[in-house]
Amino acid sequence: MLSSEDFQFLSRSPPAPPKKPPSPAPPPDSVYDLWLASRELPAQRGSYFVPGTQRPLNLANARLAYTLTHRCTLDLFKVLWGLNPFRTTLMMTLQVVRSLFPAFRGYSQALIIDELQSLIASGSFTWFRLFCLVSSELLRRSVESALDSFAAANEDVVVESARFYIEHKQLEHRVRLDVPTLSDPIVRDLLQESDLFARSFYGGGFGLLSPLDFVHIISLITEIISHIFLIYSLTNGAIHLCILTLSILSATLPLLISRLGISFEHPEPVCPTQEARAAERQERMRHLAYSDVHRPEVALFGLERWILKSWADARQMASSSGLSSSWRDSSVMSRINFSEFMFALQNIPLVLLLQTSSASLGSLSAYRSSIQSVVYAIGNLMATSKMAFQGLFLMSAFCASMELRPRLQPKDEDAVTYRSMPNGGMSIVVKGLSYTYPGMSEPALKDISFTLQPGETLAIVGYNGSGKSTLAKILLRIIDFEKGALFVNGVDIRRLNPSEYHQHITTVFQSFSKFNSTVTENVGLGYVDKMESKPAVERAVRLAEADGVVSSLPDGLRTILDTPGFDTISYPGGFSNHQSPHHSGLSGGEWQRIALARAFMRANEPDVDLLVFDEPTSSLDAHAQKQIFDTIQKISRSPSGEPRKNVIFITHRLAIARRADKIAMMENGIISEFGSHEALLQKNGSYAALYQASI
Ligand SMILES: Nc1ncnc2c1ncn2[C@@H]1O[C@H](COP(=O)(O)OP(=O)(O)OP(=O)(O)O)[C@@H](O)[C@H]1O
Repeated sequence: MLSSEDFQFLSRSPPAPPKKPPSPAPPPDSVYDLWLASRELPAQRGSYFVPGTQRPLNLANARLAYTLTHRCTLDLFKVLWGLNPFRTTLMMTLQVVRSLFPAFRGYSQALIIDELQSLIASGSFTWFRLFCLVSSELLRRSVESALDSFAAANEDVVVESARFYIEHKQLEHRVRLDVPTLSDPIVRDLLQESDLFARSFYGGGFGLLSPLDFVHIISLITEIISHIFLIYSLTNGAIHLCILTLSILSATLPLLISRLGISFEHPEPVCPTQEARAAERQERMRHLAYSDVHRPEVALFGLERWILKSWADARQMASSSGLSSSWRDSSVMSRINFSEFMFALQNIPLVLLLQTSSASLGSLSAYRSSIQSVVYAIGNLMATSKMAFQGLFLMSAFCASMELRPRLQPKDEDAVTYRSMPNGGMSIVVKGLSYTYPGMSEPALKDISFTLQPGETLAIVGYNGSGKSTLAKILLRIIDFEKGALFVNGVDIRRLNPSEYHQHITTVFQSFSKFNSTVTENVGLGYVDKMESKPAVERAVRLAEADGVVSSLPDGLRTILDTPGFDTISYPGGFSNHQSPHHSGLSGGEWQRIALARAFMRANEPDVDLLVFDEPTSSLDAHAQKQIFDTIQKISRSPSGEPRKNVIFITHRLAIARRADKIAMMENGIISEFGSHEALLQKNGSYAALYQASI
């Protein structure tokens, strides 16, 4: 039977190394090839680093990085730049201007100190003059802080829009990918690295990797050049021991302050409720988009656009409240860095020391701070360049993932549109169909052939593991097949666009998805277009005999249904809120009714030609089962009783199976018997034996 495990993917173990000695690799061509080449273990073709592993810095990878920069990085930067050209240009300019600050700061302090030195030497020192000089220094620092604060706020806006773009693009592509594409271990690695790239926009979480690393490199180089220039202009030899001691002391002062627990950090802003809700909703949508368990239902019910829209709406809500608070927090006063003031005050002992010194203290001080800054900036540049180098490969994973094409998607030149039959229903012709799960040696289906006329009902019965659910998945176009052919309304199913085909189907999987959301959404997801329509949801709930369940819930249709194993993706800021008072759990049978209601949301739509149910009533009592099948039968017929939709159901209850027009008895991946209940009983074969055993 269909189960969530069916859609779990193969373990991501790297493919085994080839037996033959490796032949020289052809030069990688696409961004995907380049990305893959960067992951290859040295001297082991076909074996790969695990996703997220840092690429060794060698000539081959440097070449790949260079090519990738041409192939995708520059284009991506161009797109990101285009999102906010003015702010991005401003951000770059401010980065460069701010990188000149440290050198300018050293120079300005040197000037002040030298002036004081000459005032003292000439005997015209006054405390008022000292006050004026220190005040002018403080003013300069305040202007610097204000610019820093403005630059930080501007940077937040630029990063936020880039982050939105990247995440939206990623979600957009992810929801389109089908089960066969996602089953490929290399594709899964690619998506994982692309995900790391998207997460890097939250900053700091992955070895401090950030997309701003590329910008920082430019500003660090500018900073180093400006310091070197200053050092060069100051070099005159002498270094005073006391100044050195005081410098060491002044450098350790901020450390001592932090040791003593004196903090000037701003308190964490309180997360407003609306923002928290939006974040939670975003997290749910992400979970739906990324979860393998929900993938079949996402595909079948065409939830892609709805997921994207819900995520974007929630994102917008979270960003608007988040941004307003970020602008609030970025007010000039709140951003003034007190440790910078402490640093300015540390110059006073140097000035007092002037009385015992004949050297130019200003130049010594500037020399000292520039040396320190150059050493620090070079270290920083090396670390940042290393991160940017790794970032290039993660970025290429993102670019390559954007080019992935769902495997079930026909080529544009082969694609044909789904054509409905004149009186509804679906003609299904299966010829010699075989399928083996990836990595398995034994086929799950062998040479399956049967025909179903429009409006006919088929029951698939048989022993555990005989291939019933696999056959259903192929008919639903969730997975492909290797051999044979499948025609739907006379058209090869491989020429149909799966998302278009899915609009004509509704289903209940045996292990259907349980969404950690309201009853309305759990049911309404079956037909997103009508999710907002309360009467439509209520009608579906009634058809599934779930109205009793819903009325007993604390908040009716708005009750959030708890699901075990709702695993959030650990995005910074993402969390799930289980504190709502209107939460409730459901029993297995109650959940089954909700899943049936979901299928019934769209079952009645005229476009829907095929209803597929995999053990839809396994947890229901005999009375409820009969009622549900009566409803299914009613839906599949016109008001005058003419069959207008095909129904395929998998069941172990043969008393239910006998209601079908045709029965397929499956054993070991083959259809061993096919025909009506009466014909199969007359045959006195496996079906008859199974039927006798069940009554
Ligand atoms: N994802 C998978 N990967 C590998 N093998 C699988 C996978 N899913 C099913 N199989 C194998 O394919 C065969 C058919 O499985 P399928 O689920 O179609 O059987 P079924 O008739 O629906 O069984 P049941 O009545 O127990 O639900 C089984 O041998 C099973 O082990």
